[in-house]
Amino acid sequence: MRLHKKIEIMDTTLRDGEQTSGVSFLPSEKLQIAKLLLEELKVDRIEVASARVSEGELEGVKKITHWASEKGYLDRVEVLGFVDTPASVDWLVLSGAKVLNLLTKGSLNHLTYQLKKTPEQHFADIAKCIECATSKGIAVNVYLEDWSSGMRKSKDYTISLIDFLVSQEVKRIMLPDTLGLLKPEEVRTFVKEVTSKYPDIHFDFHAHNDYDLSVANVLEAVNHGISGIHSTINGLGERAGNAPLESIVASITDFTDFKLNVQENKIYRISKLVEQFSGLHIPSNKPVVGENVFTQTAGIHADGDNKKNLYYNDLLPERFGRTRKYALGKTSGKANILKNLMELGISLEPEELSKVTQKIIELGDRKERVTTEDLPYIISDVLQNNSIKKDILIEGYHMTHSKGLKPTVQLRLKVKDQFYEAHASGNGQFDSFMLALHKIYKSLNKTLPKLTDFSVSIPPGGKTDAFVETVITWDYGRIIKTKGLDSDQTVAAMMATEKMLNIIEQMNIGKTENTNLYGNEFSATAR
Ligand SMILES: CC(C)C(=O)C(=O)O
Repeated sequence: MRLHKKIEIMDTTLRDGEQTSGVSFLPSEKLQIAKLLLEELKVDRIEVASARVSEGELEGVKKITHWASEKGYLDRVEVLGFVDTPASVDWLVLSGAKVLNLLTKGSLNHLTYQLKKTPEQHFADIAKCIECATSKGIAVNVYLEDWSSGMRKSKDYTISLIDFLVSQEVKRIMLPDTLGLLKPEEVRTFVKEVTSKYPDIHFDFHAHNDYDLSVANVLEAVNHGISGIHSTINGLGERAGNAPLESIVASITDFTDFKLNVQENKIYRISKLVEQFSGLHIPSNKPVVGENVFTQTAGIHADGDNKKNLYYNDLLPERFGRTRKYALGKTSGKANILKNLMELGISLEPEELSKVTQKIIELGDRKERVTTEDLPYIISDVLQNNSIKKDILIEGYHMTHSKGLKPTVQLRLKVKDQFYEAHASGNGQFDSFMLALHKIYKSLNKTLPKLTDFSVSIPPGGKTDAFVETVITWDYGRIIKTKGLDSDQTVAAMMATEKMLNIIEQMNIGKTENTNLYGNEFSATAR
């Protein structure tokens, strides 16, 4: 029987990930991410900082080690340090960390031109540092910085460093492709060379993504004797980033026999949190975590999904806590529209469906984005009926925007033939509008959804009178996306909000009448 080895995942979002240009986490953000990584996602180890960086960094590590010590996780929290005895070790002691990831020079080039030392001097300095750390109860893993160039251009030196480290009190030897320059076949050769020489030593591989080959390289590394892989959430990291955790987990799980402790269904949540804290938007086509990667756009795919799951693959969205979506646009066709109608609980006659399909194609041709929540409005428009009741109307508003004063909004709202007014002042006109709306809803004992995303786009060309499209994402138990179009950005956002108000009103009627999402009234007239 073949025993399937477990591969350790060491996540370095909080150290190498923070080396992404423009990214800096607050100590409290670091703690939140660390908790999710270790407790929910269940990565084996995390690297949380570099020693001696700053006071803020020390505070962040202290927060994490304090929490980790209460949980018994201290041996899973690591800090990168330098061959500078005793400075880095002292910093670790102060921070409460118990594992030092010691940065040594893995290529002769780096050693000669950066440290300006001989191999003998460097080995002696490393031995002193390891001795200092272990005497203070700190375990040591060792990085061979620029290992990949070392294996290419100064192999004798690089292998002699590994020979030396094997004789030291070192837990793991970590092999970085520091510049992300390796090809998969080189990873195979170099990793095999090292792991076959020392089959009992734990080696980690640390990939960078400069040629977009980090995931392919990770697969080669695990298939040739590597025991641990370094990754970052959303592929953050120096330059083009590190190997993205989400992609390597999916690939190792689906393409190898190795096991992982990572809980796939927690990936999306932590990816969104890191997106928020890092301020770096996840590209919509980023595998596993991108907004659109589980959205079928071509109608032929939705049709095939209905007929014997013809477009099935193992990368199911549910594995990662997500669901499949069917986009609406000029290539979507009837099958996609039917899938969306099903989600909304609406049925249409074939002739009506054809008209709606035609309208969506026309909108797509004009480059307009159509969301699931736009469908009832399109249906209403196409079928020329008033089946979407506009129970709630923004009847009027007065907005101010002046230098040196906070913006204000006076809002008049019509809710089922009754009029309500409120006044509010906030951080910007839309914020003021939302505050006024909250006041009215509070007086009506109604709740509003949480706004979770707000995107604004204008057509290319930079005309100041161009239409602005605002798409707002709301969380009301289920996710609702609404869109407003106007030459004024605030008005576009208010129109999107008015749509949302009518949708949730209909949802609530639907709920109380125990019918589908839009209630009997809508489906009866639309059918
Ligand atoms: C600092 C080191 C360990 C690194 O991130 C690299 O070599 O890629």
